[in-house]
Parts: sequence; C-alpha cells; structure tokens
Amino acid sequence: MKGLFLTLEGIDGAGKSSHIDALEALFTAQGRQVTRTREPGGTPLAETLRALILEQPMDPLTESLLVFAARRDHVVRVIEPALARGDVVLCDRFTDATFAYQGAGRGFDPAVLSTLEGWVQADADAAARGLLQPDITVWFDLAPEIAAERLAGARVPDKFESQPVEFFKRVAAGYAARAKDAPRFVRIDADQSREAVWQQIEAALAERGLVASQSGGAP
Ligand SMILES: Nc1ncnc2c1ncn2[C@@H]1O[C@H](COP(=O)(O)OP(=O)(O)OP(=O)(O)O)[C@@H](O)[C@H]1O
Ligand SMILES: Cc1cn([C@H]2C[C@H](O)[C@@H](COP(=O)(O)O)O2)c(=O)[nH]c1=O
Repeated sequence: MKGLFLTLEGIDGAGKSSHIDALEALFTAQGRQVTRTREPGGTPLAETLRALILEQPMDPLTESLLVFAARRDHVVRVIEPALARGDVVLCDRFTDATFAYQGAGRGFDPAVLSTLEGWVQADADAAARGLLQPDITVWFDLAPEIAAERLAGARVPDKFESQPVEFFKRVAAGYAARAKDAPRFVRIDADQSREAVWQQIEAALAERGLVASQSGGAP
C-alpha cells in the first residue's frame, strides 16, 4: 500500500495535538500502520535541536538552519522509511510551519527558506519524484486571540508561545497564504467545539477517499 504523508498545521493553541490520538485511531481502524511524529523533533538528534529552537534566543537565520537540520535528520531516518513501508505518517507540523513562523512571523527571506527546503526535502530520485511534500495538510485556522485564551494557564509558554498576538497574526497570515496556493491544504474552522472540529477533519478525509466515511469517534 502507498504511504500517506499527513501534516497538521496552525498557530500555537489552534488545537492540532488534541486530534492526533483520534486520527491515529481512525487510520488504525482502517488497517493502516501509523507513524506518529512531530517537528521540530521526531529523532533523538532532532529532539535535541528542538529544545534549543524552543528555548534559546537566536537570529532568524540560525533558527531556520536549525529547523531544517532537524528536518533533514527526521526526513531521512523516520519519514521516508515510513512512507516506503506504506505507513500513514501523522506529523505535527512540517515545512509550512517554517514559512509561517520563520518566514511570515519573523520576517525571514522566503527565498532562502525555499532553497533550504530544496536541499532538505530532495532525495536521489528528486528529479523524477520532485521534493518530498505532504499529501494532505490539515490546517487548523483559529484567530490568534482565541488561541491565546486557550493556551493561557494551560502550560508554561515556550519561546514561541510567549510571542505577542501580533506575531501570531503574521504567522496566521503566512498559513493563509500557503493554503491559497496548495490544494493539499484542508482548512478546518478551529473556532468550534472539539466534536465539531473532529467532524470537519473526518469529513475532509472521507471526501478525499483517505478513510471510509463516519468510521471514527470524536476525541
Ligand atoms: N475545540 C476546542 N475548544 C476549546 N478548547 C480547545 C479545543 N481544542 C483544543 N482546546 C484546548 O486548547 C489548548 C491548545 O490545544 P492543543 O494543545 O491541541 O493545540 P496545539 O495546536 O497542538 O498547540 P501547540 O501547537 O502550541 O502545541 C489545550 O488546552 C486544549 O485542551
Ligand atoms: C516545525 C516548526 C515549528 N516551529 C515552532 C512552532 C511552535 O511554536 C513550536 C513547536 O511547538 P509545538 O507545541 O510542537 O507545536 O515550534 C517553528 O517556528 N518552525 C518550524 O519549522
């Protein structure tokens, strides 16, 4: 069976992580093997880099280089082998987050990010297959003010979660711009109950023939 690369995206607090268990259960119930992972992270080296990226102050180029270094290790060691086995790869964030956070949020040059993307997501057969990209990206669209309310008191904020709402408005606009150009994006109205958000996700996957309709329960 062909692998499926599904990514979850959105600003901090949009509700992505709340639905990963249910997504895993949904695909498992369809007889699929699921590899569940996240970025930055997903390998021992990338998790080490994640701690630096999320906690240490650094300039946008350093941040972008570390994010892509973590991604390269993750792609080579986890994502590509899982897709080659035919797994469903559920990845909490991928390169769209870099364009949204480092590009739109930090104001870093998207042309440099595209160059790094070309190096990191290419493989020996890239000329034939093109760059590794998600098959489907579930984008949780939520107003930054609401996301901030949801996160308030939920956990100790990291470097990104401590950013002002203006930063997240730029990140949200960055996601909207990415979604406009890429049919793989599925926009989820995240300003709804968990149940209603889950129904949107399940319906979008069923519409694309990725799961049988109405097969899973709400998270
Ligand atoms: N539909 C919802 N309505 C109200 N609160 C929600 C909803 N979905 C999630 N939450 C709550 O909002 C907070 C953020 O949710 P979650 O951790 O899933 O977001 P996230 O997008 O994964 O955030 P991050 O990227 O920062 O890890 C949590 O406290 C969660 O319980
Ligand atoms: C992949 C990626 C992530 N980030 C930021 C976005 C979030 O604030 C954190 C990850 O935390 P989460 O709770 O696991 O969502 O990292 C980034 O700035 N650039 C990236 O490429």
